[in-house]
Amino acid sequence: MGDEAPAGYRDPAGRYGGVVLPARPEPIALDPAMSALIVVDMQNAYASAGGYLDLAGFDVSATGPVIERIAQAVAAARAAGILVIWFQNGWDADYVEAGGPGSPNWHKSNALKTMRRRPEMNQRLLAKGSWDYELVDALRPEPGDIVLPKPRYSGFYNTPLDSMLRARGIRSLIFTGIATNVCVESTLRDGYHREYFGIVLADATHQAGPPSLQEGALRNIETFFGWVSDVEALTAALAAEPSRAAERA
Ligand SMILES: NC(=O)N/C=C\C(=O)O
Repeated sequence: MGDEAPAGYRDPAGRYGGVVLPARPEPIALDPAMSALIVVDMQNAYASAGGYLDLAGFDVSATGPVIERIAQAVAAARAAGILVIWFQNGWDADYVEAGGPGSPNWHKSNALKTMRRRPEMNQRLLAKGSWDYELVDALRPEPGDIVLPKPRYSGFYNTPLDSMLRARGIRSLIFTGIATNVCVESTLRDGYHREYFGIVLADATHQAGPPSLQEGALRNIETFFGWVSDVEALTAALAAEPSRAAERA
């Protein structure tokens, strides 16, 4: 069955977005007015020396260039009229939102496990109001952006994300942030199951764990859940076709 039109959301009349983004496994069309750039958990906890991941033994030494590229993606998205949504992962300072031993989060969260091993860290890791929980200094939300707290890996659980996107007619989600193989992939996967077109900007993400997990997450997304592109491709595509009307397929 031949179909020369790019992948991506098409409206009931078969029209697709005017921006065609080079991506793997194929180009994907999007409409800036029906898209959101999702910045996942760019907090000191995940991106800064002395933050939770660093203290838990994960390598965060290469996050600097990722932060720079996220800033580029955010600027390009805003210039094209794409909504920017920021997530912050964490819980109240008493960790009630983290769940006790009856939650798998209590058993799997490396932040909670680190604090059980090192009680002096208690109420410092991923606690709302802490330095660890704050977004890195180099990335600042602006008026018109949306900032959402989330208590689990996926941005679709225990948050208003889905209703916020549906209320705005958004169908394409462009992902950046940390960690590629945990909260980025979890949120993109859950978006897939809610009929959102997920695109990850590979060079604007960083994994938690060895580099092989970055490769594995991107391969997983490309093969089963979405598309993989990069900041330069997004910036160029948005600059080239910022407002081309939706085309009939
Ligand atoms: N933001 C994330 O991907 N977080 C990964 C692990 C954790 O929050 O413990």
